Amino acid sequence: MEAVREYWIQISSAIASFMFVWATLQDFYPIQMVRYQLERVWSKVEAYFDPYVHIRFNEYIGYRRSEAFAAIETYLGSKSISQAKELKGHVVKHTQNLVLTMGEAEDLREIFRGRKLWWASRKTKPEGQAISFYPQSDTARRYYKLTFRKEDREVVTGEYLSYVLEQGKAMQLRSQQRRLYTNNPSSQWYDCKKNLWSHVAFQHPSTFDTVAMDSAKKAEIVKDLTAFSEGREYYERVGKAWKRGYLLHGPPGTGKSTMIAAIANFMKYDIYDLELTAVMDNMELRKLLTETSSKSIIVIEDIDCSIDLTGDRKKKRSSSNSATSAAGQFLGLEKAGSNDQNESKVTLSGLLNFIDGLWSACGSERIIIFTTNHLDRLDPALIRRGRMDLHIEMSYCTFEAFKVLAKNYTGLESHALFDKIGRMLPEVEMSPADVAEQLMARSKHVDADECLGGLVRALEAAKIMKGKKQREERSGRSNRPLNRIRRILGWKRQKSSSENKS
Ligand SMILES: Nc1ncnc2c1ncn2[C@@H]1O[C@H](COP(=O)(O)OP(=O)(O)OP(=O)(O)O)[C@@H](O)[C@H]1O
Ligand SMILES: [Mg+2]
Repeated sequence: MEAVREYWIQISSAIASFMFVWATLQDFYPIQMVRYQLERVWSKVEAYFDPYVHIRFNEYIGYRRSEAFAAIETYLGSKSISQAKELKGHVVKHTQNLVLTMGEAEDLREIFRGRKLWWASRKTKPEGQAISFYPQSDTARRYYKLTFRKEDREVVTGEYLSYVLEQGKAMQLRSQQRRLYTNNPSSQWYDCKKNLWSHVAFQHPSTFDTVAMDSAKKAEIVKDLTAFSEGREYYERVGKAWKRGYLLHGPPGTGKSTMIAAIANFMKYDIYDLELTAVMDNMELRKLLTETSSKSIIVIEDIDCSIDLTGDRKKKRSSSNSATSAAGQFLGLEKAGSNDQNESKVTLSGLLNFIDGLWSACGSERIIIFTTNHLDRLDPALIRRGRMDLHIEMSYCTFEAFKVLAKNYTGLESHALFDKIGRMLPEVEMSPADVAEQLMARSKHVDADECLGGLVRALEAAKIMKGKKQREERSGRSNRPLNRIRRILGWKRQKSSSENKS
């Protein structure tokens, strides 16, 4: 009995000592810390024996949605169409594009260079009630977890992840509404960088199928663009910035701007229409450049009118020409540089640095396009190969180009008048814009025969005018404006319609 009593006394004193030590420990070392330390030790033990590595990509970093998460979401969406049981779909703003993403609690297996990888889509709910700053109504936070074997660490972190991000971003761009940007005058660059460019939705319908030009030339451009878009590794290997310059030259109305739209639609790139006369100096030019995104086309139209190639500014443009760029007009922007005070001081060397200097290498996958009506006015340094890699001549309308226009505007692939038009086109210099003008039926009562007849008459008038002009030139008389063709054309039309009536 005595022994039992002794035993209980010892136990009680042991418990009391433990409680005392425990209470003292808690004063210095709170229970959460103990638990945390234990968990740390446990996860280390677990990690030691676990043959897998896990990477977690949270949807939000602070209050910002993670770009990496968005790119992975798009990438996995495309992959999970064949594997996942549950997908989520939404339509991209301003487009008809349906985007599918992996549902929550879905898993996906992928093989990359023979290595197995596992993706998991999960959601965590924070404990307790919290006020949400996030767009989702509940405070759930989504994340993707990538699991792979330890021995594949290098391949996954080195190659696979950049591949996923790149693919995801490219897919995002493809499904997104593309944009047409124009630069704001620097007087409007208040508070933050965001005001450097303004944009509208880019919805030009031009494609390589609708651009009228020789098919061999067209095929060459398409090939060049395709090689460029697939050329990431090539550019890295040869140590060049991933960019390409195109110079589009040719008379007015031959389709230079139309070609830019077709290139943008083919590449699925945004367009930055740079109005150089609104750029005050080289520093501003550099800022604008650094604010452009990858996968974009930077356009400077009528480059010969925008910058003085001798280093001084010159005002070649008439007052009508000093209006803002097309996109600028659309956005209602005023053009700086229209008076002396605001005159731009961008120099040729600044522009050259913009095209292929050190600054041009910030960002990647960019196409720079210059257009001009006067190739001979440009400084050879500006357009030498390497800066402007491909020189594309947009010419007066050929028969092949006419056939494309005829198909676009009238739906015809052959007609009795085609041969005649084919014979007449090389005899005159008529731009595709003028041909298109003749082929465009302005009302449903005008049929294809009438349009083609009108074109034949226009060609005849142009031929007469050409002959007359040549005779005038030979006899040393001054040039008459070419728009007399249009006057004669109008007179001919009136005459033929009054003849028809009578
Ligand atoms: N090659 C072409 N293919 C298809 N359409 C064309 C072509 N050229 C001209 N057009 C038609 O003519 C219109 C004017 O063409 P565009 O603005 O592309 O000419 P441009 O060469 O840029 O002229 P400018 O030198 O005056 O800027 C276009 O809206 C288009 O409908
Ligand atoms: Mg143009």
